[in-house]
Amino acid sequence: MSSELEAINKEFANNGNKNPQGLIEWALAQGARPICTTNFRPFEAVILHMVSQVRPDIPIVWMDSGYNTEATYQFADEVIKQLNLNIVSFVPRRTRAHREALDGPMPGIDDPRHAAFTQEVKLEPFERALREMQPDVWFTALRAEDTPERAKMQAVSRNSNGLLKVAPLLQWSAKDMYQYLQAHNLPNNFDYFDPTKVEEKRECGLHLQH
Ligand SMILES: Nc1ncnc2c1ncn2[C@@H]1O[C@H](COP(=O)(O)OS(=O)(=O)O)[C@@H](OP(=O)(O)O)[C@H]1O
Repeated sequence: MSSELEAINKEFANNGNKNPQGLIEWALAQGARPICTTNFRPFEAVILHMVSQVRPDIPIVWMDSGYNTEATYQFADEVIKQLNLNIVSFVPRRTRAHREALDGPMPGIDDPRHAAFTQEVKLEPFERALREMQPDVWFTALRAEDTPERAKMQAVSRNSNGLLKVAPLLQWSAKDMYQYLQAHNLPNNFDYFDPTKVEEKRECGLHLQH
């Protein structure tokens, strides 16, 4: 990691955790094609509100696998309308009906077909999004509390392709997230299921690979 990013991370860890908006503003000044990804999991309205407050037209990239719960689709619709998001959806190359007619129902995580399934419904659409959008700054709502891997992450890093990855909420607790939602009158939804992860603390590879 460059010494500039190390300094930013140090400053953010020491002073900035309570000011993720400051980190968002700094990161936006570092590039010309920022994106924010979302899967509309619980608490996602926080990052979507924060980034769109600073940059109203920032592209919000959603890989809609086709396997979200009804509540997640309703939540997505509500947040997109309330925040007037510039949503850019990427869907798998085959529809869910097409896949299931040929391959059967969604494979579980112990099924040898699960890796190919994950590649088809989530990773390939994300690779396509990266190719088409060529982002230089990537915001997520990753939090240290999510998994042991994320607990070791830094808020800002650069991947091997030069993409600046920014997790402004890295040190936020669920309580911080809840209070932000309340303060800004934002919706939330806990009826969420990701068929590529199945278990909440499992990493399916999207952010680890990129
Ligand atoms: N389907 C879909 N569409 C758009 N963006 C997505 C999608 N899945 C994952 N992400 C983004 O990757 C961040 C990590 O997500 P996950 O924990 O679900 O996946 S992974 O284990 O890293 O693959 C995740 O972090 P959060 O922003 O905290 O939700 C997203 O920014």
